[in-house]
Amino acid sequence: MPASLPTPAAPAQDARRGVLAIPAFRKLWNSMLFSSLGDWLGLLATTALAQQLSGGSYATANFAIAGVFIARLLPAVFLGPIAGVIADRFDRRRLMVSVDLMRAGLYISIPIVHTYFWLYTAMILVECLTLFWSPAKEASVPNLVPRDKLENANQVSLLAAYGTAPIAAILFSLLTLLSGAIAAISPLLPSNSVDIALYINALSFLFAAWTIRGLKEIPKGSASKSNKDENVGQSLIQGWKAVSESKIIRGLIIGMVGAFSAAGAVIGLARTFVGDLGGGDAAYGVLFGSVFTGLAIGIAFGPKVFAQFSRRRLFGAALTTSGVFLVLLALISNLVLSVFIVAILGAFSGIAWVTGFTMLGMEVTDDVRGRTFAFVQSLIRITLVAVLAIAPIIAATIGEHRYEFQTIVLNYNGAQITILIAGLIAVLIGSVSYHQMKDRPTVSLWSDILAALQGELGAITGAQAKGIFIAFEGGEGTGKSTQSQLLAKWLEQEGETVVLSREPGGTDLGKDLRKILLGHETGIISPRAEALLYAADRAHHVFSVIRPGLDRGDVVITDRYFDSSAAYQGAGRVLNPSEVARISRWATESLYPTLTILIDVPAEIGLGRLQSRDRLEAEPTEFHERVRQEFLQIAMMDPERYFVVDGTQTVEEIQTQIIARVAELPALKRNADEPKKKRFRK
Ligand SMILES: Nc1ncnc2c1ncn2[C@@H]1O[C@H](COP(=O)(O)OP(=O)(O)O)[C@@H](O)[C@H]1O
Ligand SMILES: Cc1cn([C@H]2C[C@H](O)[C@@H](COP(=O)(O)OP(=O)(O)O)O2)c(=O)[nH]c1=O
Repeated sequence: MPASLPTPAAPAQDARRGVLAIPAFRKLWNSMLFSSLGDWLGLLATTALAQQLSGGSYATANFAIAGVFIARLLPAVFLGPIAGVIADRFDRRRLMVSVDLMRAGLYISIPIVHTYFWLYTAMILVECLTLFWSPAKEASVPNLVPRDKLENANQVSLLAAYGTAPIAAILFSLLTLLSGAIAAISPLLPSNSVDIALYINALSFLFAAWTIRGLKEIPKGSASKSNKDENVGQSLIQGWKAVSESKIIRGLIIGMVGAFSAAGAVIGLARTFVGDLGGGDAAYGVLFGSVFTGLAIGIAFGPKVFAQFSRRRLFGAALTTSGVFLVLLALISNLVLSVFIVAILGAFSGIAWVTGFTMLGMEVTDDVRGRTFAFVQSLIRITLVAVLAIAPIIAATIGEHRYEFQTIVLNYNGAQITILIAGLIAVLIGSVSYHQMKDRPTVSLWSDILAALQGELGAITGAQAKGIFIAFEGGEGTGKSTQSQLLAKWLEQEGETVVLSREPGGTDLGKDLRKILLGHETGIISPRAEALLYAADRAHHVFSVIRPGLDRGDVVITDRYFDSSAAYQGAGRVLNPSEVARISRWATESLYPTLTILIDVPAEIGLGRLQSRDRLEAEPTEFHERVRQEFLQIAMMDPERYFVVDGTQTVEEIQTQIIARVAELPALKRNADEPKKKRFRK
């Protein structure tokens, strides 16, 4: 064994608890919690106010509500990047405190002035102020939290930002129900729930100002330089360059934009939709709350429930499902049912959202990750603005309709019909991205779902590695050793650093295991013990040879990898191949090869090429034929990652075909400066 083992970073498990234990960060977090709660309440109140001000006109109400959302999003699109740069010039603590005080003032003024003009002006001003507040906060967090806890700080910040939405919705509904009682306590108190919500919002900002004032831990003076000075246009162009060449990433982004358009349509139309069904502000609050509750449930539990499911499939499927529920929402004119439908819809969108972001993080290489995320975020903002502007216009144009079929009367209004259209679009986009990213075309979705529920499948997307990982698979005497050596030679000529290894026996420990596994003197090993011994060899091989090689950016070639276990111990020894595969996934932490080359030869021919036979080679021909069929089936399930070559050809013919396939791998040095379009062709 090598004297020192490489130490890949251990998964951080208990860090989340840690970050809130830091008193200064906890204070900041508390203030964020209150101001987001206030902010959501303010959003609900302002949209409700826009509807109140419309004086009952359907079209005006739709436009007015759209106006609120657009007013909130536009400043970010145009001012975002500049605000970050300006914010960096001021003392952060003072900036945050002043901004919070001003936001509180603006929110108090909205119900007092009580006009459309001031509602929008105030919203835009609040948003502009927030654009200065956020970068100042972002820049302060690293002062309060050690580096290794930053990611957790982000997680809990997100929790504060979005987790408060359902609470705000519940609060808003309660306020609507209790507003009469509140007014009865004293004539001095406001009687309108919208006004009360806005005052509470103002209070939450005052509280935040007070908390931050006491945060002496934030160093005085301006923040160090920020790298966010790209404007939206630039980040869009740069980001598109980075992502446009990969089919999977394209599918992902199309899907995420689709998800947000559908969500935008629901959010923008929710108030009028509720009104159409005879509900008021309280019902609006409940509906809004159930979307976010669903979202939170989807985000928190989706990945756990579907842990074994291919993420790529899950993403498209979840998106399509939310589209279907959107269609249902539009068709069923019942307020109570809507609340449930919207919660399920939210849950599936939440699943699509987390899997989308997780995959984006995995599929995109380190150097362009920041740019890609900036790109996706800009794209999402712009889509939201567009959808929030367009959806109500469509709804207003469609107007109110009443259909009578003999005794049945159906009322379908603009909001419902627009939601129906949004649902159909979501279904369409969901299935497009499902097909763009399908990773097992021959396996039906249902069998995939069933298998996932039984815990038999692995998520196809393991952690991203830097180098290229190629595995050779096939039966006995198929020419794996011959071809892997030839390929290694060719790659070295191409300027790659190559690590050529094999299983079993790619490590010192593995050599001993190989002796046990293949020596005739071992005698019979129980099939499960045999599977575990191969897995042990593999785990150590990945840990000490393959991973380190990939981390260095090398090309790692292995003669046999985990499909050998599924084929030999599974199909050959008649264990369940997917159970055996599960052990391998655990052993390798789901490290999948970039490309697996399967050399296929009828068992008899391969065995005929051997000089002498080891323990496994001595098995009867039927055993080896089962092994061969299993290999072929595995390869068929994922044609993008498997290359099957006919091993009965000459050594040279096989080599030519293998090289042609490997030469396409985008990460090869020789492809680095080639026109990018060709690189991701199937
Ligand atoms: N395409 C081929 N046609 C005929 N014989 C081959 C071919 N490829 C390899 N061989 C021979 O078959 C035997 C087994 O090849 P090897 O590369 O060791 O296979 P594996 O590693 O799959 O067991 C060797 O004697 C090799 O020379
Ligand atoms: C990697 C692996 C190999 N094996 C078997 C297949 C082979 O018979 C043997 C390894 O032999 P191998 O090194 O491939 O020898 P050869 O070069 O002669 O083909 O171990 C398994 O049964 N399960 C596994 O997971």
